[in-house]
Amino acid sequence: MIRFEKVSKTYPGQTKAALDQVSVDIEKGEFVFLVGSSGSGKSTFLRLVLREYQSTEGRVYVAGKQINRLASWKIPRLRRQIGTVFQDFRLLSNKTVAENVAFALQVIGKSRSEIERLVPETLELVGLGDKADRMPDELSGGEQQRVAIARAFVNRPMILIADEPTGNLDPTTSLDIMKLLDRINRTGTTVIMATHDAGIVDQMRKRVVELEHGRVVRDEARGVYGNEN
Ligand SMILES: Nc1ncnc2c1ncn2[C@@H]1O[C@H](COP(=O)(O)OP(=O)(O)OP(=O)(O)O)[C@@H](O)[C@H]1O
Repeated sequence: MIRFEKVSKTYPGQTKAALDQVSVDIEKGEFVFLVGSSGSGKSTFLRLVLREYQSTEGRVYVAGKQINRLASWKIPRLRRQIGTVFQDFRLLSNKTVAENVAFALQVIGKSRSEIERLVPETLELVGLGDKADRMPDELSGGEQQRVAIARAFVNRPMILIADEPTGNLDPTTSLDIMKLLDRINRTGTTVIMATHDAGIVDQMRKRVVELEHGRVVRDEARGVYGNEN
């Protein structure tokens, strides 16, 4: 589903590479934690998958296509296949919960009947069936993150990227959010999550890819946050 072949990324004006010869292969349906200290290259990795940046060297493949060569008019189609969730939720504050989720479908031209079917179904899936008409600021942080996940998943993307999704949440709420991401993963969606949350990584025991100074220093099935050795 995602393949990095000796991928390096050096930002303009920088001498040190943010990613340095990274090779990683992620299969369809996998759940992968991306860990590493601040500045190790996690966000850069995720942004290359979204083609927000192009690699300086190497090849990035998403769903069999080499995306660092993708014509710019094809990028929206790539991004439609990838849902994104961030630490700061990024909801539209002047729209209701249902409108926030519906908006993701409107911008990609889905029909009204599809929107009317998919939005309640997805809100039900994330446990917010009864909060459709609330405004985001009437919700707890955990509920707001559920809305963000519903918005990311309503289009049933092949890949879900989560950058520190539990960064603003307490441990109990974080665990609920992880259960939800796990459920989404079980539907066949590939999930990649960048995190500093050691407790979550240690509890979930999923694949762990660790970056250090832009290099992969560990890639373990059923790994933990810190190196066990
Ligand atoms: N737009 C940019 N321009 C120049 N340098 C950048 C840019 N974005 C990131 N970097 C640099 O690239 C390196 C990797 O940053 P990146 O944001 O990928 O790390 P990260 O692991 O996601 O960190 P964090 O955990 O703090 O989010 C850092 O040295 C950072 O300063």
